[in-house]
Amino acid sequence: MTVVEIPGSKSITARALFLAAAAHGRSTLVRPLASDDTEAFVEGLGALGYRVEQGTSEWSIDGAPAGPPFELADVFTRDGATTSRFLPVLAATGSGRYGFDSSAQMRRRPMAPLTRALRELGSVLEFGGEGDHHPMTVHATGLAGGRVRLDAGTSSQFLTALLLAGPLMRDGLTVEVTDLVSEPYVAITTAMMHAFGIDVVQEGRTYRVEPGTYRAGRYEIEPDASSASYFFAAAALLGESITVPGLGPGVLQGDFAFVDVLARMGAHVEKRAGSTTVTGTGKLSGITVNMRDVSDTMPTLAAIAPFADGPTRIVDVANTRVKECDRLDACATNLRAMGVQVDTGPDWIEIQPGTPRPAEVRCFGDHRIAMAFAVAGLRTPGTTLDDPQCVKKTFPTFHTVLADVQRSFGGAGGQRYVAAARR
Ligand SMILES: O=C(O)C1=C[C@@H](OP(=O)(O)O)[C@@H](O)[C@H](O)C1
Ligand SMILES: C=C(OP(=O)(O)O)C(=O)O
Repeated sequence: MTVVEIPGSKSITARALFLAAAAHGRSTLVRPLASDDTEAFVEGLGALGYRVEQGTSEWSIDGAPAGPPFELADVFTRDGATTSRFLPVLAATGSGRYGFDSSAQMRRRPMAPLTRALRELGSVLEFGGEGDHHPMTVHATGLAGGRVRLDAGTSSQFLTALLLAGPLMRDGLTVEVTDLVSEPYVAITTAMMHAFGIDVVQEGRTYRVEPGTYRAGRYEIEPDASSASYFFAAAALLGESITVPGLGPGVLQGDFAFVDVLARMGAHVEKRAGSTTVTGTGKLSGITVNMRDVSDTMPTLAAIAPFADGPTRIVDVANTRVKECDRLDACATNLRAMGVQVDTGPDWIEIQPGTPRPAEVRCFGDHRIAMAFAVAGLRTPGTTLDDPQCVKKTFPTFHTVLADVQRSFGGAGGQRYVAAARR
């Protein structure tokens, strides 16, 4: 049995940084994720005037409940959608002029439902590019708050961003949500707001937050369940056993449910308080699965699907087309390059069983495509990635950890892991 330590959750780290910045007093985050996305968040907070001290396993933040300490800032949010969507809303609660820009990849990703709501709540926004995208400037005079309708059908992050800032709005916030994807991420948000002293009242699709002040504190961050999916999948694929400490029943992250998908395919899954073990049984069945709630793990499943004994159909994942890349097309392109038969539709992908051959995987600058196909590469020695370093967005040490895991399997799955070696 191999034990794999997974770095902290990106989603929890981003929320904890926001909550700590908005709280009264000094907070400490325990085992935060250090990666490109979360460094961008920290850098953004620094540009806005918050003080963040980064140790190796703990970060401390001095909160400022009245909005950003600086009145003038330019923030570059890189590729991270959490940073790009959460920080402009935090900035809008203050008073000043705050410019936001991001990478070419992030500039393309949707923002409009969020910026529309922000305007309705009292913010003046100016856009430098095409439509409601980065680059944008927030002319902040505090947010009046009130009631808004929100379409979160392309991203739950719009709702999370507004809820996090809700208590800082003069009249508090009521959001009527017309559509919602990735719902478990909203549960992470409300659970963490509660931990920082603010309750969200939910009635059906309406969320209400009263004005208030977050309470600073010490917050422990779970290992990242989406990052763990690659190692659980590797165990299922290779007939090995992998234990991830820190993930078990009761965790905040919805993506932990990926282990249930593997169980449906035939893997043995043992969940204990504080750790989970997945053991491959040599049998991998094709399944039909709705991944609307856990869509960051769609590429993980797509990449191992051809090794199953029947077709795998993943449905209701339209919003994976507006992530770091169009993930349905990226998965189909790479699987076809490996000789696998694949069909896609607007919100689904169907993968036929086959005998994949090694190929050079096109990552499209997307960490999840790189990591998912690195796992498939364990069964197709000779597989390479065109951009192995893009994993730094959420998991900078991924290739080292995967190589160590393969070594611990004693060569199971063929030759030593080489996916990262090409460039
Ligand atoms: O709130 C969050 O931390 C996230 C929400 C999800 O995005 P969408 O709501 O856009 O699907 C997820 O894909 C992303 O990696 C992180
Ligand atoms: C979609 C992702 O990230 P984000 O939307 O936070 O950029 C992801 O990590 O898979």
